[in-house]
Amino acid sequence: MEILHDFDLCVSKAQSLCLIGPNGAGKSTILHSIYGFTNIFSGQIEIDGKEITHLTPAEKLKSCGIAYILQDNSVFPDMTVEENLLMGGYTKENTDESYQEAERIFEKYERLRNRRNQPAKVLSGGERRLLEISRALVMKPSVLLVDEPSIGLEPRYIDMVFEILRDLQQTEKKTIILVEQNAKKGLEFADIGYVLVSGQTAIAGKGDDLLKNPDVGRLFLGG
Ligand SMILES: Nc1ncnc2c1ncn2[C@@H]1O[C@H](COP(=O)(O)OP(=O)(O)OP(=O)(O)O)[C@@H](O)[C@H]1O
Repeated sequence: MEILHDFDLCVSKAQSLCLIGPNGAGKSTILHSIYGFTNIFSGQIEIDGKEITHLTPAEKLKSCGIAYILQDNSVFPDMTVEENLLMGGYTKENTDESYQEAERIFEKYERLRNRRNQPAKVLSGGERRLLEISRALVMKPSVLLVDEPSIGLEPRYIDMVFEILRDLQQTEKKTIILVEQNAKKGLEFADIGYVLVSGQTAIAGKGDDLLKNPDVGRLFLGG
């Protein structure tokens, strides 16, 4: 089944791009296609000028640094926070590197450090999301594909998660492509916004400009 048509997306290093649109528009399919979860019948994906269209997710993570952060609750509740974090590096041959990266992450995020030896089920919703993002960081990716980071979170945690993503973009120079139902938060965060309707780009532009666009406002921002 063809879901995306004539779709074109371009993002520079350390930029952020947010995909918004109605349910079923194909937003998650774009992330799945980039990561390699979905068959691509035509077209191609390139990173740094290198064609990677048909690489597997593991190959994309290893050779191009593309990581995918799953939508919603994906922590292992009975494993400790540290064990969850180290799971991010399970494909790495050199486990020392995973331990080093995990230490760096614990150094950076006090919220995880304080819970290091506790089962992940004790974490708040926001802390779980932080753990999911951090687990992807263990492989030192350069591109983060983030599927609905705000889903199921209280407003205060939504702000926290976007601040974490902002820091990863600005401080660690990660490129971030996200799908977000909370169009306002997503467009406030992103440098570039794409409105997807029925598998095609309906509107694309700077995140700020889309926030001011009356059509986007009427359809997705409740005003
Ligand atoms: N593996 C698949 N096989 C068949 N159809 C699929 C598959 N994955 C997604 N679809 C269909 O493709 C369309 C787009 O799905 P997708 O999940 O990308 O939309 P979305 O914009 O992310 O929606 P939502 O906001 O509801 O998550 C939907 O009609 C969905 O049913």
